[in-house]
Amino acid sequence: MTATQTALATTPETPAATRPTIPPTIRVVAMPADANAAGDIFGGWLMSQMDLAAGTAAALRARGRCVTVAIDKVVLHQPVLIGDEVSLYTTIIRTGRTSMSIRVDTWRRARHSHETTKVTEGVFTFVAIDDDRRPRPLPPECDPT
Ligand SMILES: CCCCCCCCCCCCCCCC(=O)SCCNC(=O)CCNC(=O)[C@H](O)C(C)(C)COP(=O)(O)OP(=O)(O)OC[C@H]1O[C@@H](n2cnc3c(N)ncnc32)[C@H](O)[C@@H]1OP(=O)(O)O
Repeated sequence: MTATQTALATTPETPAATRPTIPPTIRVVAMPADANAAGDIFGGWLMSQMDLAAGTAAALRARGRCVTVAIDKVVLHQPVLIGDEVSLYTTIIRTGRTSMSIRVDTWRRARHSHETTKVTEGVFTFVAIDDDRRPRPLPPECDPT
């Protein structure tokens, strides 16, 4: 696994139904407070988890603070239900001078089942910033091994 892949996600080239085989960047359980009035999990909650996962990958790659500058191509494919285990996988798909784009794929697993389903995907762009909140160049990629 390289530094640009904190966890292998499905890529645009792989089928959406292919479950990632290595650990997620973050994993969380959807709770009742995260649900809408109909009992399904809020899309906004899912997007904030995606932002957290991408931000974790960005901070590792940039070895410091990063901020979200853009969010693209977010699709909510399937509902997430209360009690689901939600796993978020990230792949850095582009790096620029100070910015990077991170693909996030989210999978759910019902609490009492081994079956998993891909529920969301999206691309989050982050900018590495310095102590004065100005963009700073990304450091060279380092091999975590
Ligand atoms: C104390 C620390 C604790 C840390 C605990 C760790 C926790 C770790 C896990 C949690 C992780 C949570 C993750 C949440 C992260 C937030 O929620 S951050 C809060 C929300 N975001 C913000 O407030 C950002 C607000 N925006 C800004 O501050 C400024 O727009 C920015 C991002 C600094 C960029 O400033 P700018 O003057 O536009 O910069 P500029 O030089 O023009 O462009 C810089 C780069 O951005 C790109 N860019 C600019 N605009 C765009 C755009 N619209 N679209 C795409 N790219 C763009 C440019 O192309 C350029 O890229 P490069 O060619 O250099 O690669």
